[in-house]
Amino acid sequence: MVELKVEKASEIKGAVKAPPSKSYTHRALLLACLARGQSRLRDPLYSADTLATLKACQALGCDIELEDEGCTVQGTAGELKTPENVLNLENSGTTLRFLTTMTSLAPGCSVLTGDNSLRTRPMQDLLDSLQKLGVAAYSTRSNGLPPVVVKSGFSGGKSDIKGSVSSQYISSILLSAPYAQNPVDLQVVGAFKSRPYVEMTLDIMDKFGVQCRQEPGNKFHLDQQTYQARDYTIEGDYSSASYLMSAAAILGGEVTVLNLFKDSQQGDKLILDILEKMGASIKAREDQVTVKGDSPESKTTGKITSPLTSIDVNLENSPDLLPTVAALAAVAQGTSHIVGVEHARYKETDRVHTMALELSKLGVDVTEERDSLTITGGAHGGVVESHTDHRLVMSLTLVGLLTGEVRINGAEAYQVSFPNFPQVMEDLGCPIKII
Ligand SMILES: O=C(O)C1=C[C@@H](OP(=O)(O)O)[C@@H](O)[C@H](O)C1
Ligand SMILES: C=C(OP(=O)(O)O)C(=O)O
Repeated sequence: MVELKVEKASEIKGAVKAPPSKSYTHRALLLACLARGQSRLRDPLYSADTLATLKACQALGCDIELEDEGCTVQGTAGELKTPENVLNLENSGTTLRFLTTMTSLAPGCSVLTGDNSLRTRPMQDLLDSLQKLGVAAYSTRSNGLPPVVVKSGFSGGKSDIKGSVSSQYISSILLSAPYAQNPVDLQVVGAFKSRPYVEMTLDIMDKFGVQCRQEPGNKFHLDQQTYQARDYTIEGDYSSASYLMSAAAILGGEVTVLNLFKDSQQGDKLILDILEKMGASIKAREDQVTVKGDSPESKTTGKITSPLTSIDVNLENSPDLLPTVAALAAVAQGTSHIVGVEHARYKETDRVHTMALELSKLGVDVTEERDSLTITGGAHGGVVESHTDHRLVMSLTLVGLLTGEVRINGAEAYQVSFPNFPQVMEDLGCPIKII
């Protein structure tokens, strides 16, 4: 197990490129695999999660050639193969959910499983919705959790799906629906959380030549269509960039993050408003963002805060920002309320709980409720656990940069979404060491 040692940093400065978007990389790989013709994907993210998607596409018969700056994908036009083995999707919830519908397009049976964390990710709502569309998809356990078995066949028709646990269920059905035997009508019932991710799905489906009709009442209609191969460039990731921008806001100095687009569909763009409301200065240009923060006052004893002020924020559409915003709140002046985050309990870990637990080890006053965290700024150094959750590693690093003397056990998890995280942080002048 790797340990990350974080020392106190002074002002940081520099320009770095945001890693490519994890969400768009998963989607681009799947659509290039389902498309007719040869696609070229430029600047995809190669991280543990997206490699799980890439390997799953290969197991389904797709030819993918990796190159330095991207990859070439020979599309299958939806003619997939039966995987020779169980699909081990490791830690990637997105891959698990998206592949559950897609494997119904392959002949035979597919079995989808993953690591200890992935086998706790809820699936039942997706399985129920798929059964109404003529897909035989079951949990091998009695609790709706992976492993999941999917049999060949996707008739299509009408179905509904709960939108309160994961938008990935909705994206999963939409992405493969053009290849169902009949048109698909899907209605989202109840709360519709993480909605921007569905907009990202529709955005890239359109880029690969498939149109979905949205109707009032959260209804989606898809006719049978075939994806067309494309030359597609993956944009930068606002969730990963949130750690870089937050470091500048907490420590002072000026950081420019390149490859972040102003017109992006990513809901995690919300980090710009959050940092601005907390007191950082933000300049968003067409394809880059500059964040300036004031220097923290130097204190040598007790709990430490940055010049940032507290925030009240609803993260219903941006659950992946929960760890980042909790870390910002942990070093801000005053008490912050983060609401709308119950669905963050169904991620790699129950992040409402694991963030509360780990921040309290650093002396932070945190109150956990089902759907919210209340956090009063003021932290000190200490030893914390990642619970094998990449976003815990990167967000707890932020606290350590201000307090100094933070050690994070199980730090290798950052490789799930941001494989060069330590290097990029060091390039900006953050003293972190992998032990
Ligand atoms: O569709 C996607 O790419 C994602 C959707 C979100 O999940 P939920 O819809 O389960 O909130 C997000 O947390 C995840 O990291 C990526
Ligand atoms: C929840 C996440 O990803 P996934 O659902 O793909 O595991 C994440 O990246 O924070």
